[in-house]
Amino acid sequence: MVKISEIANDIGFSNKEVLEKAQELGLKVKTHSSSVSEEEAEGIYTYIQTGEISDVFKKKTSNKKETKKQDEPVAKQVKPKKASEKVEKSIEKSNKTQETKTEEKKIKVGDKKNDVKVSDKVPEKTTSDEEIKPKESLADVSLQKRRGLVIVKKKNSVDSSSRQKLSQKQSTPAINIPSLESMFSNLDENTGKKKKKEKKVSHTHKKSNAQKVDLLGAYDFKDIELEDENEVVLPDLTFKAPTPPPAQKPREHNFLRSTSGNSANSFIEGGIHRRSRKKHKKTENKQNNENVTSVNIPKEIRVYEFAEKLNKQASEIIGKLFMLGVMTTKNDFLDEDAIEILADEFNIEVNIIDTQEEFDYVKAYEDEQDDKNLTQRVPVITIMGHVDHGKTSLLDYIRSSRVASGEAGGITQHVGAYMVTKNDKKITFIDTPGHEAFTAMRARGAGVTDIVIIVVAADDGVKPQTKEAVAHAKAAGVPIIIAINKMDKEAANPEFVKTGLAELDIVPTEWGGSYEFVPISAKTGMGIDDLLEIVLLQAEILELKANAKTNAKATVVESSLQKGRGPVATVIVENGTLKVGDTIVAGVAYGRLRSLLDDQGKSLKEIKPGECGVIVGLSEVPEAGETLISVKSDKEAREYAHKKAEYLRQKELSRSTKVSIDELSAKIAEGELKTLPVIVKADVQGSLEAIKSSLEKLANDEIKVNIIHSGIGGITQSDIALAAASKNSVILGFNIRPTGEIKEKAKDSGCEIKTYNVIYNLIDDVKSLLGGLMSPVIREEQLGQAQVRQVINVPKIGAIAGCMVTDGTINRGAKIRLIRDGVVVYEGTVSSLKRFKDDVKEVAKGYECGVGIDGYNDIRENDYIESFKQIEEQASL
Ligand SMILES: Nc1nc2c(ncn2[C@@H]2O[C@H](COP(=O)(O)OP(=O)(O)OP(=O)(O)O)[C@@H](O)[C@H]2O)c(=O)[nH]1
Repeated sequence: MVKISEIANDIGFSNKEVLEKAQELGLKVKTHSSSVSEEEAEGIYTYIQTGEISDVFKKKTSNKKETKKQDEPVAKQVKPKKASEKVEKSIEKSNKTQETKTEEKKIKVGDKKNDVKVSDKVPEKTTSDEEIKPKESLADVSLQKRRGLVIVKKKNSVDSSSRQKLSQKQSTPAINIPSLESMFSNLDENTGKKKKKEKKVSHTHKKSNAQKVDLLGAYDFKDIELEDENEVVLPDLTFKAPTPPPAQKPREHNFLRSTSGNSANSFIEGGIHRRSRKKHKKTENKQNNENVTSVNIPKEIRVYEFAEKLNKQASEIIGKLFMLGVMTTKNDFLDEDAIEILADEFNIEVNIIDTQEEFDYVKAYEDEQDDKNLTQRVPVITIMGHVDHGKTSLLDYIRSSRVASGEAGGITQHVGAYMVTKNDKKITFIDTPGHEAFTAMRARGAGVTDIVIIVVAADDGVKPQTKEAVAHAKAAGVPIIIAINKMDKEAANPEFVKTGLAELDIVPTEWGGSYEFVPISAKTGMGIDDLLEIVLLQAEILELKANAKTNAKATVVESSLQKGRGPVATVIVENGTLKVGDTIVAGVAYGRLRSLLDDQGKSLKEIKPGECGVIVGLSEVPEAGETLISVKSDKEAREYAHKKAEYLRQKELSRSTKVSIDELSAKIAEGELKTLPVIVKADVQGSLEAIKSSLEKLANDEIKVNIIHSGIGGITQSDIALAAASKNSVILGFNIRPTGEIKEKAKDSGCEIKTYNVIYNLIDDVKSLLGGLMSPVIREEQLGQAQVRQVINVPKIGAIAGCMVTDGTINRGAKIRLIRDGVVVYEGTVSSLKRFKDDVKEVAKGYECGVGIDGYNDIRENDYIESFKQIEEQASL
């Protein structure tokens, strides 16, 4: 069964749209989670894409009538009475299925029988009950494991007599089944596997008659015969689901689809489907013992690297992929689906390794830890709040009061986190106020904060960012303490703050809620001690524990490159103790902890869980949010860091092989590209054809659009894979929208999707994109004209034309044409432009001026000087 939502997802339509279409087809589906049979799903798919109501639905109402009307022997549904009666009875017995359904099943039984006979035009009388019985069981056996039949267009139509012969021949079960079987076994490279599967299937069949009927019903070969007489139906040896083959789709298209790994498509699409790795292994072991190869392949692998692993030529891989409709170069990355398909093709067991695991030192660290030696740790606090409500002031006050208390006199610098001591207990504050930083850290998986203090100005109340802060803290599941700040102000109204927050479900304890509200003043310091005490109390309640006796795991909260020190990072220890001399790794950075400092630059020997410090000694600047661990050896640290760096490099490379539309335009403009590969997807055939022909027309001698793939329906994973594999391509969608998942995938693979709902706009966009392919057009803009009234010959300078500007302006340095009696006698530039004795840049209409022309002296009275400028423009089609 297939859910409406799955169909929607698959074809890129909304659930609602598909639901409506399904209802239009008479299906009793109510919500997007309602299910339909695979056959019905196929029908819905066809209906949405082409507007054609498939026979599945037609049958429901008019099947009987139609078949009776048909005088010709074409596509007769042979309905062996006994069999259908049997089915009817079984269905009636088992449940109260609606009449239409029963009818459908009857038909299916009939159809199936026909199918077994190579689904050709079989006169009704040729089928007898005796023939049906053995066929039914044997055919099940062979057809269930395979999709059944595919349609191949024939050049010459099969004449009816030969067809009849064929059908008669096939109608004899003794001959028919073995021949089909032998066809399968001859053509199927994985016979062993298939046969094994067959056995299973036949076994289940024997168990339940009802099930048998159902499965048979899935083959509706009547449709096939009605479609086109020029079609031959052949067994499709590759498809596993009992789905009727879509007659419209060429086989190649299916190959393409198959690379997508879009399993949701399996009920719609025919063609090759990748076999699971499990099954594959079986085949290998059984059949190809000598050639059994097993390779470990990283997720990110290029065609040539893959070829190397398989001990094959890259061209062989490219060729195979080409056969599957995927264009690649040897430097392109293979996606997982392609790898699996290739593995199948070459009969090689491939284990795709997640290389990320290799450098997942955090996981390795976690695996080593146990619950022993857990002791209380220092709480880590983040301060959030609306702008200007006093976050920085509060942090400053806490910090300066500590400095003032005489702890140390060093220069306090911003390092991203610091510790204060209250009642002999330490508290770590993350010194990057604001929820953006908090959430950004969280997004990187760094949930270092234990408690959030939300500062609300008593004179301002709850503001948008207060609400955001509450939402972020709640989303992180972190306890919140409210600091009502600016209590020293006259306008302070703490009750107003409480009301505002109560509306956000942050109810103060005094009102029976569970949130501590502490009135403070970051200016005078009022209430800040209370606030810190409440923080410690809250921390106690939280029972923050860690094992200080193990190697350290910490989070980088800030990092930079400092002169004389190299990469430095502020870290907060989560577990273990970080000591000077430790070997550490943080992402791509690694090294030995040379020195550990506090925020005042004072040296520390070690920092314990919850505490923070500035570390020096890393090879590179780690990213904020990165997890740091101390490891046993330099080698281990280096290996982790190098593997991660390599992984990131590969990722980067993989991305850099793809281009965004902007880069594409740039490349086009630079003349790197002379064709634009596009994938076109449209809602209906008509639009698709119109777009395709318009795009084809855009081509000229210089440039062309290369439609590498086109189809009806939403953008699928396979389209993305294809676009990703085809350098510099773009996916054009008409009246379709990519789903979130597809968008995500496109983003990941660096593919550009452009969708339109006006064909003209689509064509226009492509036109402008292609415009860059052509040489730029130089346009001329007239600036002005002047009439030569007098020519003065200045020694050493040459002829100067005394002119009257008659139109526009004459500009120094601008291009000019000298026109005499309507004929251009010279083209050059204005070398000098004067009004009286002054050099000027521009002379406007109605004024007199002296014009010198660069390198030209033969100026005569009554000549005209026309000044113009040239503008280079991108050519458009
Ligand atoms: N009277 C009074 N003014 C305060 C108090 N706390 C902060 N201010 C003032 O309020 C203004 C904003 O304070 P900040 O600490 O910069 O506020 P913030 O929330 O950090 O602001 P952003 O960093 O811009 O988000 C400053 O002019 C402070 O002097 C307080 O308790 N009383």
